[in-house]
Amino acid sequence: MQAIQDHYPAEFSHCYGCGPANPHGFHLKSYIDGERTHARFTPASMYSGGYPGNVYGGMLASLLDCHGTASAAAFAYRAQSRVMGDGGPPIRFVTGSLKVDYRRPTPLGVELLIEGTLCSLEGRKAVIDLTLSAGGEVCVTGVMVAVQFVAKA
Ligand SMILES: CCCCCCCCCCCC(=O)SCCNC(=O)CCNC(=O)[C@H](O)C(C)(C)COP(=O)(O)OP(=O)(O)OC[C@H]1O[C@@H](n2cnc3c(N)ncnc32)[C@H](O)[C@@H]1OP(=O)(O)O
Repeated sequence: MQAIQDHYPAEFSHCYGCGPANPHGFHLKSYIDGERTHARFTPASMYSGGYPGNVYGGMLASLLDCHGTASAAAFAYRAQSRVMGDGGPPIRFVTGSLKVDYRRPTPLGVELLIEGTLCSLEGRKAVIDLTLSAGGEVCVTGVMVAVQFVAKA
């Protein structure tokens, strides 16, 4: 199954968090399944935060960042009854704002599940609710305002 990010045009596939063409990045892969999007990621020990054995908050925010924009794109395609990679103009979103709530420490060495749901989609603006869980426990929640990218002439 192809990830949402696998459909990013080559010139936009260098994102540090999710760009398939960035050799140094995280290569986050997001998928849409029904009303929810999901991605899985296990941070290496180098992403330790201040608490021993727990993940650095900036890393967690970046996972929500990339998953949120991918989710917005996937929900927008669906709203337009389009399929990614259909040959039409690509629909891509960038982060306008991202609010992150760290609800409990996130353990290192555990596969993290990042999920997104669509809260609203109006004009160029999508609001995405995000959660990040470890071992079935929600550690981080977030709300993203994603704005559809329009190339300036
Ligand atoms: C092909 C590409 C692939 C791109 C593929 C990329 C995929 C990887 C992305 C990874 C995630 C990132 O790291 S993205 C990188 C971090 N983010 C950025 O660098 C974005 C920097 N900011 C910008 O470029 C700009 O401010 C934009 C694009 C967000 C908005 O500018 P604009 O295009 O002039 O649009 P503007 O008229 O201001 O806003 C449009 C609508 O969005 C709302 N809006 C705008 N910003 C915000 C905001 N912060 N919070 C709430 N709402 C906002 C406005 O009120 C308006 O709503 P209404 O009046 O219509 O209701």
